[in-house]
Amino acid sequence: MHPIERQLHSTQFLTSAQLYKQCPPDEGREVAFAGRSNAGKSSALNRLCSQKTLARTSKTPGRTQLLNFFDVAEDRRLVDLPGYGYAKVGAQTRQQWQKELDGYLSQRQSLAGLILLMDVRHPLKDFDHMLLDWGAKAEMPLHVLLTKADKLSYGAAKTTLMNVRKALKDHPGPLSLQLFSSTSGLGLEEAWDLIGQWLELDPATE
Ligand SMILES: Nc1nc2c(ncn2[C@@H]2O[C@H](COP(=O)(O)OP(=O)(O)OP(=O)(O)O)[C@@H](O)[C@H]2O)c(=O)[nH]1
Ligand SMILES: [Mg+2]
Repeated sequence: MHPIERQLHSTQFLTSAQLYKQCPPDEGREVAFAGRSNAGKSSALNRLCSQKTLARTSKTPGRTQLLNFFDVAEDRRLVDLPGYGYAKVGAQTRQQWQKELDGYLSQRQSLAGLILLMDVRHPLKDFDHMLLDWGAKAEMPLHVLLTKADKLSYGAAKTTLMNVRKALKDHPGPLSLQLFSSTSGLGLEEAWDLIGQWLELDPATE
């Protein structure tokens, strides 16, 4: 078993925050999952933690409407962010989420890195560019998961990976990319390695 897989397996739900000011104390390190609605953020979080129902997933975009915090270990957290681009809620609600998400991204000191999920079939939409630009400005390490890779042939998924890599070659900050599938488990090891580094988890911890 991958040492980080073992540690993530004991991850527990900590709290939900509707507002930035309701977030848990800004201490230690955390890694957040961002991406458009329905990109597969909650599914990736569950798969990475080998738990089926840690974060709620849904066929209907817009399931995650709060910032959800999960405790991996003391002062080590994962955060499931609400998906942008969900049209079915009212404009006012959407604006409110956006404001709280912006607050989180601009103020959160413990944020060690952002995992940006994009459906491999629809990469680099406006929202993705917005987060990429924000990451560049904030000098925030970014890691892109091209998700639902099981929906394409391996060859087609690899081609998309190469194309996205090419499109982002001039990104000024730390940026890495990989294919991922919560369904098939493709890319799990690479993602575990990265989360372990960003959260500064000791691979030797039992
Ligand atoms: N085939 C396949 N389906 C996936 C994968 N990841 C997620 N899905 C499906 O995509 C849908 C959305 O997944 P979620 O994990 O809820 O997406 P989300 O990004 O958390 O969505 P919001 O909370 O609405 O922002 C669900 O029906 C999942 O079962 C994957 O790797 N492969
Ligand atoms: Mg979700």
